[in-house]
Parts: sequence; C-alpha cells; structure tokens
Amino acid sequence: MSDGFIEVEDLEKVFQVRRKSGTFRRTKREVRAVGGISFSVPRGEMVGYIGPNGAGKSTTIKMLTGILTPSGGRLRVAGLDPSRERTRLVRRIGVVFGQRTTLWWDLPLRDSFDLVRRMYRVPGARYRANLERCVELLELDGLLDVPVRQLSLGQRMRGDITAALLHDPDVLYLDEPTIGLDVISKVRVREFLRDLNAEKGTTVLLTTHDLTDIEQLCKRVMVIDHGRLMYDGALAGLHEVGESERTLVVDLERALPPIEGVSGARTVRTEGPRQWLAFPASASAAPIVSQIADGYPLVDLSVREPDIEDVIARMYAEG
Ligand SMILES: Nc1ncnc2c1ncn2[C@@H]1O[C@H](COP(=O)(O)OP(=O)(O)OP(=O)(O)O)[C@@H](O)[C@H]1O
Repeated sequence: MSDGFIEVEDLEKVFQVRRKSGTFRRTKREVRAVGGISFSVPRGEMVGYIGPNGAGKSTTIKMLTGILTPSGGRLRVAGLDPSRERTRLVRRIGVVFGQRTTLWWDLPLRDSFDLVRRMYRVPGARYRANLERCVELLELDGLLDVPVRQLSLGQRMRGDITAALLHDPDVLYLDEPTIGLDVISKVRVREFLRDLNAEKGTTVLLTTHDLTDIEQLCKRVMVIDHGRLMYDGALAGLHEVGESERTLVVDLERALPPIEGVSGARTVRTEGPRQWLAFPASASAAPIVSQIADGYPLVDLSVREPDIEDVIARMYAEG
C-alpha cells in the first residue's frame, strides 16, 4: 500500500440477505454493496464521495469507521485497521450523519458536549478552546442551554459538527452535512469546514447529494456506483466526462419572450418573468450573466448545479 492517510485497496463488502420463498423455504442472496474499490487520501485533503442512492457510500464509510468488517481487501485509516483497532481509531475520527443526530435529544447542547468530553476524555483546556471556537464560528452562542429537540435542523447540525470535533479528530467523515438546511446555514457550515481544514489540516471525506458542497469544498471527487469506483479526479473533469450542464435561473423585470443570442447558453424554460438557461458545467457563468445583463432588464439570478444522478447518467451515456 502507498502511504496515504486513508488507504483502501480492493475493498469489498458482501451482505448475505435471507429471503422467504414459499412457506418453509428461505433462500440466501448476496448483495455486493462494495465491489473491490481502491483509493488513497493524503493527510489534510478534502475529498467528495458521491453516488446515487444504494451505490455503497454508507457501507464504505461504515468500514472506514470500523462499524462494519470488510469481506475482502485492505484498509488503513491513520495507520490503523478500523475493525480490529476500533477503540484506538475512535479517538482519531469524527463522524457527522446529516439525517440523524448523535446528540442527546432531551439534554441541552452544553450537556451533550460535556458527555462527549467525558467519553473521549478530552483534557479541560483543549475542550474549552475547541468548544469556544465552534460556538463562535458556528454561531451557537445563546443555544447552549436549549434542549436538542427544540433546535432547528440547521442549529442541530451545527451542534452535531461541534460534538464531532471536540476531541480534535484527524479525520472527519461527513454524511450529507447540509441536507435540509436553508441557504444561510449551508453557507455557514461550508465556511466553517473550509476554515477547519485550512487551520487544523483535518482530512475530510464528504458524502453529499449537493454538488455545490463539493464545488466549494473539494478539489477532488470520487464517484461510486453499484459498489464500483467510476471516477476519481477533479470535479471539473467529471463535468467534462459527463458533459453535464448547470442552469442559470434569471428573474427579469417582466415576462418576456425566451432570451436569445447568448453565446454559450440556451434558454430551456420560461415561466412569467423567470427564465432558465442551460450552459456547460465546466464553463464560467460570468460571461453569460454579463451578456444577459447588457440586453435584458435583469432583477436577480442564481446558478443551479446539475443533479449527481444526472451527471452519472451522462457518464454512462458517454460510455
Ligand atoms: N446491512 C445490510 N444488509 C443487506 N444489504 C445492505 C445492508 N446495508 C446496505 N445494504 C445494501 O447495500 C447496497 C449499498 O448500500 P449503501 O447504504 O452503502 O448505499 P449508499 O450509497 O450509502 O446509499 P444512500 O445514498 O441511499 O444512503 C444497497 O443495495 C443496500 O440495500
């Protein structure tokens, strides 16, 4: 194996699923959730790990955290074998699942954090410094005495991220950290993660359905589908392989005929004063925006990233 901080070689996970067939008979079926993948992540890198539903992302993360034992292949995180040395590994990693909380539902945030401190035996000074930093950067001030169940989704997520970082992990696994968050909370979480990576050199593996997360945080992205690694490289390269498109959504002062004559983009939909223009995902939106602003009464605009499913479908189409 090479000397990456996360090293994965021919990693496999096969689940045996029992199915009832007829009244008495049960048949066994194998599900190859991860079918022999290899990658290496150097220390301090932020990597996106994306793929459609059921692709094998969670199963990979569970093997990387030691929750699941691989069926085959080799795996090292911070020099440790996750399933055999799980207790030692736990001190080196942090995990955030967007769809469920690791915080105690009925306790105020402060008490949840205190329990995490005891569990990981974080020294007092380090705990206070880390908590203070998270409270400031994630704007949790005033929320520490609120029970978790009373927090909004965005506030809870920021609480979960704090809980995952109190013991200064070297590796952070983030599973859909911006799912269901409003635009402002998303921006806040992304800024925080960028700063964390820059200041502490935390290695981050990020699973998300939101390509904007990847675009703003990761230089490198890995795509998994049907348990196989389909792509490992820059996001721009992925867009080129799949010839995927981004969409510019423009609001004009009034309803007008479809915008025409903008080089590099074409109008794909109009609805009252709002129009949608598609352009190659690897191109910059700036020249398109300026052409529209020169010729049309522009009020507002936003750029939408392509869906991950769409990008992957196009990859297949390219063959
Ligand atoms: N414990 C299990 N027993 C049997 N099959 C499983 C188990 N866990 C996962 N699978 C199957 O393995 C495959 C990969 O699942 P996995 O949860 O890793 O996908 P995913 O990429 O994380 O999907 P999602 O984006 O929906 O979370 C799926 O077909 C799933 O049904």
